[in-house]
This record gives sequence, structure tokens and C-alpha cells, in this order.
Amino acid sequence: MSGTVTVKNVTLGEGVPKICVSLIGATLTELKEEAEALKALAPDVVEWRSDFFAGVDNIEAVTEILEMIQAILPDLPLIFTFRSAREGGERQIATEDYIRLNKAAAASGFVDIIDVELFNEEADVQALIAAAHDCGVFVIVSNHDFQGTPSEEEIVSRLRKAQELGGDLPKIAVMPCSAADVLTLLAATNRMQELYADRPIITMSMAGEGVISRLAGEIFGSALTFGAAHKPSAPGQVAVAELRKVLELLHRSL
Ligand SMILES: O=C1C[C@@](O)(C(=O)O)C[C@@H](O)[C@@H]1O
Repeated sequence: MSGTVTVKNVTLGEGVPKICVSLIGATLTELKEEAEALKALAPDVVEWRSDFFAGVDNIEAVTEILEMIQAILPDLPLIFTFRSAREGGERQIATEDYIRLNKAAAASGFVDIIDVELFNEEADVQALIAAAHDCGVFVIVSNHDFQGTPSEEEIVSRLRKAQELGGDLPKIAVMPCSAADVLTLLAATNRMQELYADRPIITMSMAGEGVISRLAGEIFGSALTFGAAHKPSAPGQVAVAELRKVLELLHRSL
């Protein structure tokens, strides 16, 4: 994999894959407790999954949460994510609201990376990337398939599209129906790493069967892996302490 992205003191795309944990509380109080609890787990990156938050339609409330997370975890790069229901998230909002929310998060000064779903109008994705870059914020361009695993060609083509549109960190999460599907995700990741990726990419095969993909990113070419704190934000996430041990074990063997 060539190319790195450095946010705060964390460099994605070199060495051991970095560990991200998602905050998934529904209220300010829950989110505060989760953020406090993360101090002990010491992940490399934190993601706020704002689609879990009951007040997500109120930009002021969203900014207040971002400020609170930043105050509790000032050294951790913060990813702002609104995952739409059609990609496995908790709720669906109108496109205009999705754009407004992401622009506000990027402009808040509290966020380092926003996650923009690839399957939106190309012009909207590009406009969001431009707005984020204007604020010095990086962009994950993501796609999630909770129903199955597309072909290797299709996975590569989605990651390349995310790259072409200007995403700093192309990402794909797919659901395996067999061990062969997990191999497909790993093969696509490796092909990106060998042939096309000029920046870090993030890939995972979800659920129990896909766990190997959350551990072996350094070998196949995925720069960030999502671990679980008390509750996972997607199926198959491994507890952070165990995840770290395995990532380090694999790193030492290389
Ligand atoms: O896109 C991702 C990856 C993920 O779906 C996973 O499978 O670990 C978890 C989500 O919170 C995150 O936004």
C-alpha cells in the first residue's frame, strides 16, 4: 500500500493497522460515559456514529456532542459518521439533511474525518469532499453491503470509484455468506494494495466468518480496523484488547 494519511499523531497506511472504536450512545449522557470509558481502552481513532443519537436532526445538539467528545478525547482523531439505514445504519434522512449534517460536522472544528457514503449522487459526494477539504477535514468514502459480498471486480471498482471521486480513505464493508466470500474481500483488498491504491484503504468482511479480515489488514492492505468497546457497532467486531494482541502478533511475524 502506498500513501499515508496522518491525523493528529496517527498515521494510517503504515505498520500495524490502527484500531477505531465507535461511540453509539443515544443520548448525551450515554455518549459521555462511552467517551470516558474509551480513555482506558486507548484506541487509535474514535468514530461517532451519529445515526444512533436521538438528537441527530438538531445541528446544535450534534455540535455539542462533538465538542464534548473532543474535550474528553482530545488526542484521538475523531471520525464523524451518519450511517444511513440503507447501508446498515439506524435511520434514514433526506439527502439535503445528510449534506447539511456532514458539512456542519466538518465545519465544527471538532472533527478530523467525515464518512460519506459512495452511493449518493456523484456531485453530492464531490461537493461534500470539497467542503470537508476546505475545512482541513479528511473524507472516508464508504460503502456497506449487509446482504452479501459482491465479486472481487465489483469491490475493487467501488474502492477505485471512491478514490476517483477524491476520497482520502476508500472503505468497504461486506457480509460473507461463505468462507469463499471472505477470500473474495481479502483478494480485492490485496489487489487494491498491489495495483491501484495510492492512499490507505479500509476493508472488512463482517460477522463471525469475516473476523480474519479485521485482524489481517497489515498483510492484505487494510489500514484501519474497528474494534468493540462494550457493544459492537457492526457484527464481527472483536474486543479492543484482544484485537490489539492479534494485530501485534501478526506484525511481529512479518
Ligand atoms: O463503516 C464502518 C465499519 C463497520 O461497519 C464495521 O463493520 O466495523 C462499523 C461502522 O461503525 C463503521 O462506520
